[in-house]
Amino acid sequence: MSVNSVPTNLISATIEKESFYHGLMPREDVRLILDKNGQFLVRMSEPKHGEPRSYILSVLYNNKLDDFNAVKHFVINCQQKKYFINTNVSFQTIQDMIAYYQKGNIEIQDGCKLVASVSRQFWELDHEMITIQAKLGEGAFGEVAAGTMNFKRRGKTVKVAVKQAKAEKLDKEQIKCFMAEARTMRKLGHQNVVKFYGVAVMQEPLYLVMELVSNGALDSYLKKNEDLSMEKRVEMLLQVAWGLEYIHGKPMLHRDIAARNCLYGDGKVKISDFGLTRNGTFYQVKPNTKAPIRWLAVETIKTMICSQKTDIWSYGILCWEVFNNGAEPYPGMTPADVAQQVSSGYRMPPHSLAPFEVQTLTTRCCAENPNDRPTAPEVAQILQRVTGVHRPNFSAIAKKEAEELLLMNTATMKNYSHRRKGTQRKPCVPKGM
Ligand SMILES: Nc1ncnc2c1ncn2[C@@H]1O[C@H](COP(=O)(O)OP(=O)(O)OP(=O)(O)O)[C@@H](O)[C@H]1O
Repeated sequence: MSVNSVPTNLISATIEKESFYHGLMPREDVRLILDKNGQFLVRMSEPKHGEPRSYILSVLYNNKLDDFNAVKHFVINCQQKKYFINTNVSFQTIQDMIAYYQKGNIEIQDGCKLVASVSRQFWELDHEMITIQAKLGEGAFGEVAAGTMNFKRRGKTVKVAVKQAKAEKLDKEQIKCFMAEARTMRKLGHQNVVKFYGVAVMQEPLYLVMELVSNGALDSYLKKNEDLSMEKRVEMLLQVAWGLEYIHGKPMLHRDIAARNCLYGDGKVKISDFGLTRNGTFYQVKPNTKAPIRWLAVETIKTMICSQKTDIWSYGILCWEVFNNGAEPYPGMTPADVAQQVSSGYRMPPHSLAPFEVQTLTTRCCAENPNDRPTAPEVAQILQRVTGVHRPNFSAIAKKEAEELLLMNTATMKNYSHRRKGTQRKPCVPKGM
């Protein structure tokens, strides 16, 4: 947190050094990392419009079957440089307060007690690990920049892309969206999905850190490389199909498949931009939500319903983009024209130079009836056959990458040593992966 943005009566100079302090982590993430009754952490509340921030003590209490409400969030008050939750007893520091309740086995409220603190997870990065370099683009939350991340443990440096969010410029809802995107990315590991390294939420701006994909957004790459062969284009589509097959297998809906949301580098296309992604296989969009009309399936335009088959429709539009050098779909039409034309049955014709099977596939992806559209595995199978490209062992590749990442990350190892004092350090995949 930038010190200026925290109410001056509340600044705790030492709390950031504590492994149980998790910065601006929202309550949705807290629920995922506390799993035993009495486990706790301290965090900073996101500001609601105009409200001051405060430290929060979050404790898992009376947990039954992953009940979201099982976490109690106690506001840590501060008056005259003394911290307190209950007015009858106050402390010089938050650490003193925690020691009082934990070591004394004293109930905070309604039977809630502190048993064990939970340290920062391996995906909670330190800002010091990251060096920001050139600007890559502008995102919904702020700038996206290229940079490097230094894993202290192995001295290894990797190139990264960093989405930055200035919490003082964002409202509570936007911070929630930023962290929700990170939460989604944490669950994914596939060669055709952009790799997630973690979030840095101890200071502002908040960072979402992912691998740097060398050629950037696929739409720009296609615009700059009009001489790409048809074979190469079909191979790119196969890679997106592999990524989408993986996402649907979770199961999740991406809800924003488009060339602008794919990245291209080192011969691989990677699906990116998980801001609209939802868990499950079905999602009803709330009324008056902004939507990428040119990529929307006919039933989404009419009823705002999203399913795996609406992702497949968007994939069909992506096929059009890939064969048309990243041009904007439905050229010459306004978004209102697109909605009206698509609802009346109009479809863009597939590119005449694309292989015949791919033309048929593209048409099927945008079939009126969602049941007539192929599934992502079916798309992948067809394109594997057309290209003759063999299917890699995705889970073995992802497992190896996840293990390498865990070994490199200092924060992770700090966590293990904290939790497994006196025992041999062994990497394992923590919760939330
Ligand atoms: N991992 C990455 N590697 C290389 N370039 C990237 C990466 N992520 C993003 N970029 C670049 O930054 C630009 C903006 O990123 P992005 O579109 O993901 O931001 P965003 O916040 O998701 O925006 P929006 O939600 O409005 O699409 C992209 O168009 C791309 O050029």
